[in-house]
Amino acid sequence: MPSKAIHNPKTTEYEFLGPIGASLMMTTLPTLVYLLHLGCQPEGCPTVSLIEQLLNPQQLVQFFSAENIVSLFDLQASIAFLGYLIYLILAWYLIPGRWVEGTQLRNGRKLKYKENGFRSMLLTLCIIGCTILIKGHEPLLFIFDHFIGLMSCSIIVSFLVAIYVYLISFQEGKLLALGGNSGNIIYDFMIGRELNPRIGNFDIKYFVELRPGITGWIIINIAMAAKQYHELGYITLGMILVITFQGWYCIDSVYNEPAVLTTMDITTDGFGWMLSFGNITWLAFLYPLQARYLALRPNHLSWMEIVIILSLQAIGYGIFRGANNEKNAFRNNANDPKLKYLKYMTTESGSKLIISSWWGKARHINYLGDWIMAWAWCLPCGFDDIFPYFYVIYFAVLLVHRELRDEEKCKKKYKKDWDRYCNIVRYKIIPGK
Ligand SMILES: NC(=O)C1=CN([C@@H]2O[C@H](COP(=O)(O)OP(=O)(O)OC[C@H]3O[C@@H](n4cnc5c(N)ncnc54)[C@H](OP(=O)(O)O)[C@@H]3O)[C@@H](O)[C@H]2O)C=CC1
Ligand SMILES: CC(C)=CCC[C@@H](C)[C@H]1CC=C2C3=C(CC[C@@]21C)[C@@]1(C)CC[C@H](O)C(C)(C)[C@@H]1CC3
Repeated sequence: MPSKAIHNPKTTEYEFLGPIGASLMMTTLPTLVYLLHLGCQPEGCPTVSLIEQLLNPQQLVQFFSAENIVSLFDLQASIAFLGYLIYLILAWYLIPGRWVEGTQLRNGRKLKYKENGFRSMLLTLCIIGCTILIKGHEPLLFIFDHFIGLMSCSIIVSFLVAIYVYLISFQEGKLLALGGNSGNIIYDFMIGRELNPRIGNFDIKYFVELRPGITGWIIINIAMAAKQYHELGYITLGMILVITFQGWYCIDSVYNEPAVLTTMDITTDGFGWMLSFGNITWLAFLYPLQARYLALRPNHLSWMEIVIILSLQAIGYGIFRGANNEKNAFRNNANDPKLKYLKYMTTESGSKLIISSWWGKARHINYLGDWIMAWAWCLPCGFDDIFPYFYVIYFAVLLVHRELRDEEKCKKKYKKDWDRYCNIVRYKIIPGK
């Protein structure tokens, strides 16, 4: 496909409340990941002592003292985390995989991506399985014991990666994201300036999106189950459900690796601090919150609760995967005879929009499936504490906001065709609402 000349228009509208919102995100979100972990202990989530410290100005100053901040760093944990990243990069290089094409960029080109995420995940799971068989669960306790140190190192790495991609985005010939070229350093750094930063054929955004966070999430969940086993001598059913559901979600995302190529993160958003921190720290260390909670405060489930939780997971997953696969297959080849059952509308932009099946029910029906699954992951924690429900609350906000951002993008792309589409598919996320 011949390249068109690169045109990088200036971004004229801010999202996330512009530079002020970007600065707030970059300071409060790392603080929040610490608070959510430091504040959830065997004696309660949140612990009374944390609330007292945060509400008392003198104790608050002490809380953020240099001594306390230094104690967040841990050399052994940092070496382990960097070793983990190097292992994942080597796995990407060394494990064979098919090269698949991404969607067409606005310069007319299509990039190629190596698809070996599933194999890399299997290798990681084999290494963990063999370690448990040979040495038992104890080596995994390192992760629980050095949790804060690992998290601190991940935060530093996420900032360094974001600084690197921001700097290289100024090299000549780079295709910038339409939303990340405002000229404001703080905003562009946070939202992501370059669309597809690469080192040779190593695509940094694609790698970060599906490797360190997703793999880290699964490893930390297994480590939390090991911690529970260490404390109780057995693993509760609630813990088994949480790590199975979330493990399934992670393995499923790498099994369907090419489907990520049609998500908003890859097609539209630049790669900056938000996706770097979002994947390397937020996803890896915050998404295992329910497993960490259950390791500290085990909960026992009734049969009725188990049936409800299993049903929510099955319904949510069916919608999520069904919708995502349908759109991905359609975007890859709308003329595929297997997709003959789909009705679609043509648009002046050249792209077609599905108007039947999952995509005829609501414009982001896939978000609904994902959110239903989120409930199945939190309910095993019971109702004693609010902390494990952080995920369903945060995720609702993220998905509603994401829906607004995607509508904005589609309105710009499809213009009056988008209004026509909205008249056919009337609902946003929940059919009938
Ligand atoms: N667990 C987590 O923390 C998170 C999970 N997710 C999940 O990631 C998945 C992907 O999300 P996201 O990328 O936001 O959104 P979508 O997968 O819904 O992708 C949106 C894009 O799809 C295309 N599209 C929209 N409607 C149609 C249609 N009717 N027919 C064909 N194409 C259409 C448009 O792009 P175009 O027309 O330009 O091709 C649109 O910009 C979701 O399932 C979401 O739940 C997302 C965020 C966080
Ligand atoms: C608060 C903050 C910094 C938010 C960043 C948001 C990120 C955590 C999420 C943005 C989009 C994501 C996706 C997934 C994980 C969370 C982030 C990175 C995803 C990789 C999860 C697995 C799915 O199967 C998926 C591949 C569809 C999905 C893609 C979007």
